[in-house]
Amino acid sequence: MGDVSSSAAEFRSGFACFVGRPNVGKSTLMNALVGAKVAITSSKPQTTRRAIRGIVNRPDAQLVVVDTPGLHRPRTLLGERLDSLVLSTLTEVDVIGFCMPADEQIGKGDRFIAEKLAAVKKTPVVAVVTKCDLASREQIAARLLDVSRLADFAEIVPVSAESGEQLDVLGDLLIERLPKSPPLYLDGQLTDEPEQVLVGELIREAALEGVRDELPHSIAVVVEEMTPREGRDDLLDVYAHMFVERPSQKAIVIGPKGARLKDVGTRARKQIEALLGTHVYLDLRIKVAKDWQRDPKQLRRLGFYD
Ligand SMILES: Nc1nc2c(ncn2[C@@H]2O[C@H](COP(=O)(O)OP(=O)(O)OP(=O)(O)O)[C@@H](O)[C@H]2O)c(=O)[nH]1
Repeated sequence: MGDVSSSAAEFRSGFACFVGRPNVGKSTLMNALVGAKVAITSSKPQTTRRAIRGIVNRPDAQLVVVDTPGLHRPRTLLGERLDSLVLSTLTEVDVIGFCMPADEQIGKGDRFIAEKLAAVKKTPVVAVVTKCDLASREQIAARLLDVSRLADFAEIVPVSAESGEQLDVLGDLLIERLPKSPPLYLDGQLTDEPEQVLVGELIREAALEGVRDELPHSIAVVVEEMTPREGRDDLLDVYAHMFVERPSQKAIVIGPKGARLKDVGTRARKQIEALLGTHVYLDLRIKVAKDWQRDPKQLRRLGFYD
């Protein structure tokens, strides 16, 4: 345990967030740092729609990681709300990790974000070159050089969430920039998102698998109710609605004779059971909310506030 009084004086706690283009590996990185699955990941861009927090607990520090949606030029009302969510998050954290993948060139999207970050002057920015397991040493070296030319970063660090390489270094660099403070959350707590939100995200993740084109962006999930089954302490009833924007999308999600929906439900249920450590009965219904991404009232109902 060590000397509690002197170590308490050195303890650091605070917030970090990762920004970057969609699909650069922000959620995967957060999960790898936290060591548990708290944000959903998928190969579809814009999987993340909420600022989900993961908490890294160490003997000397507590790092609360806020996950943000990919920052990009807004095209829909949903896009605009997501971007304002990201920008307000940036001013509230102690350190920002700006993620750029090692296996792709620096592009317009990265420059757009670098400009936005330059406006958030007070918060230090650590540039994180992600997915290094997918790039050669030469590629990584070239990318580090490109990144150093992009802006004046506090640090530049190459990592791989997949192999775990350099994650400890990244953790140290972020923690160095947190204020001295006692822990903000109870030890052992991994996330402060309500369970219902995490469960909704797991269902959405299951539904995203295998769908294409614009459909991924049209899917939203709201968990209406989670209650223990009467007389059973090992079974939880979960009632959820999945929203799509058009009847044609509903047909795709349900699949021939309901086969696809059944499969989504089974996969989601297994993930929820793993998360909550209990048996789960999942009642999942599909509803059409016409063009919800562009309708302020529906956005609010689905939990995307302005
Ligand atoms: N090989 C490899 N793949 C990775 C790594 N990190 C992320 N990926 C993959 O990259 C894809 C996108 O990862 P996400 O973590 O969902 O990306 P994101 O930046 O959070 O995406 P948005 O939520 O859309 O903003 C997924 O298929 C991941 O499995 C990594 O270190 N190595």
